[in-house]
Amino acid sequence: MSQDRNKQTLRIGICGLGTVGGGTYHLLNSKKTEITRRVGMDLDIVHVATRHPAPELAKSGIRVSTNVFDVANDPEVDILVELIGGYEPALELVLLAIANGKNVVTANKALIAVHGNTIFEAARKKGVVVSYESAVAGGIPIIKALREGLAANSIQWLAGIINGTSNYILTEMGENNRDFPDVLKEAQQLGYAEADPTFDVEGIDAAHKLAILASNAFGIALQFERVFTEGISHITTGDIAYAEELGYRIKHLGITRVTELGIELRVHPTLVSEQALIANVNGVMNAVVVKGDSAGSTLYYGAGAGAEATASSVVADIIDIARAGRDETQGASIPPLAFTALRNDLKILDITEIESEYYLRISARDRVGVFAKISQVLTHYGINIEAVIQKEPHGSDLEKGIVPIVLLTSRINEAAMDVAIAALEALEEVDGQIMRIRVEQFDGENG
Ligand SMILES: NC(=O)C1=CN([C@@H]2O[C@H](COP(=O)(O)OP(=O)(O)OC[C@H]3O[C@@H](n4cnc5c(N)ncnc54)[C@H](O)[C@@H]3O)[C@@H](O)[C@H]2O)C=CC1
Ligand SMILES: N[C@@H](CC=O)C(=O)O
Ligand code: NA
Repeated sequence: MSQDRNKQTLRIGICGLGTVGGGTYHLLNSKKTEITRRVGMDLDIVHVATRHPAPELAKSGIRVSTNVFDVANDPEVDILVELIGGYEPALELVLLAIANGKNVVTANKALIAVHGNTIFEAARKKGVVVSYESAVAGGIPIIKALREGLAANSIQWLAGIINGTSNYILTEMGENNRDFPDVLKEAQQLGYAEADPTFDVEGIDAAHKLAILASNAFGIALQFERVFTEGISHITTGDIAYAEELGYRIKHLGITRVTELGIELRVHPTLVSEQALIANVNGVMNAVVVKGDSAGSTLYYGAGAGAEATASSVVADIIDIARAGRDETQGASIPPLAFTALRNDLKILDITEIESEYYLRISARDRVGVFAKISQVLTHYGINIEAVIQKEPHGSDLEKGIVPIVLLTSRINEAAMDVAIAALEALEEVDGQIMRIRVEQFDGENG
């Protein structure tokens, strides 16, 4: 570990002073006395890099750079806190900090999910720590829960709302009937969204986080490229209302599960029974349910984005490193993953290999016998209809003679559902594409 064990100060360099960087800077300063009392040493910000330094910074006595690499090359920095986001120059910056013997704390899930295997290997060789609690579910200590609290468990299933922006949008669409673009703009103003908000609404951010969670839960390498990824941009207020009528909420979930065939790794909008705790997690809040073989199901809930909540996790990582540095028995041994030896015997399943119940919304021509025809096709493929809503046509559908038919199906393999949907779409009575949303059960077996 780079810090001097006899030294009473841990010297911090922060790269990026945006939402999370600004929150971290503020938290370290406002809680300075309390943190020193807890850790037994001073955590001092000695260097910050920001593109547009505020005039007050120059007066603070802290070194200020516009080039982030100055922080990585500063011999007086013990921990580099990477809060600039994105892949480059963040990757080069983090690898340089490691090469220079510095510990690293980052909130950058994109970086960890895509380049984490390389980063952790470099850190292991150099004997430094790379921590990323803030990267997943903002203020919820979920990495710590998997790595420490549940260390004795074999994890069987994990499912969660892990993108605050999507949850905020779905909540506002459902509760206040607001338009998607309008709510997205607000989420951006509140500092919840990624620099490129398509990462939030197309599920990419959640996929980054799920890859990290699965790696910590099952001891597998980071495999972001294997995550089945679907966002919320195609969900309509109509779907939210139909789901509600059926006793469900639509949540954007990350789900990973060990089955006899391999590991499911998927993010997508999901119907969740309104009775489930997670169905009632609204706004920017996140929640993750983890099922372990010993502990059973445990639920973690809290703010998934925003300056203060995220800074709470960034500072917690800094404190962990400070404490480890003081403790001769631990040194730099905080492992980046919950497992020190990774498993490579578990294959990631293709989405066609999963099984689920489904919500289907079909635009059907308003004719006698159309429902019978649809149910005939589903029966042919071994699919039962568990619930149905059939509405009168309205608006432009009325002119076109189209009625929405909404179904909940029995459990079926996704490949079989693909074939059944193709057969339904080929019917002359069905207009356009069928909307499919998977259903996840949170009772009984899954918690
Ligand atoms: N905003 C949130 O609620 C959360 C964000 N994160 C992650 O935290 C990281 C930072 O996100 P935010 O603070 O929201 O973004 P932001 O856009 O508010 O802040 C990033 C800051 O870094 C600066 N920056 C970028 N590249 C730079 C460079 N090459 N040199 C100097 N400065 C540079 C930008 O000018 C900006 O001020 C991202 O990886 C994000 O995914 C993680 C959890 C929650
Ligand atoms: N954009 C992310 C920020 C936190 O990780 C989100 O909305 O969850
Ligand atoms: Na976290």
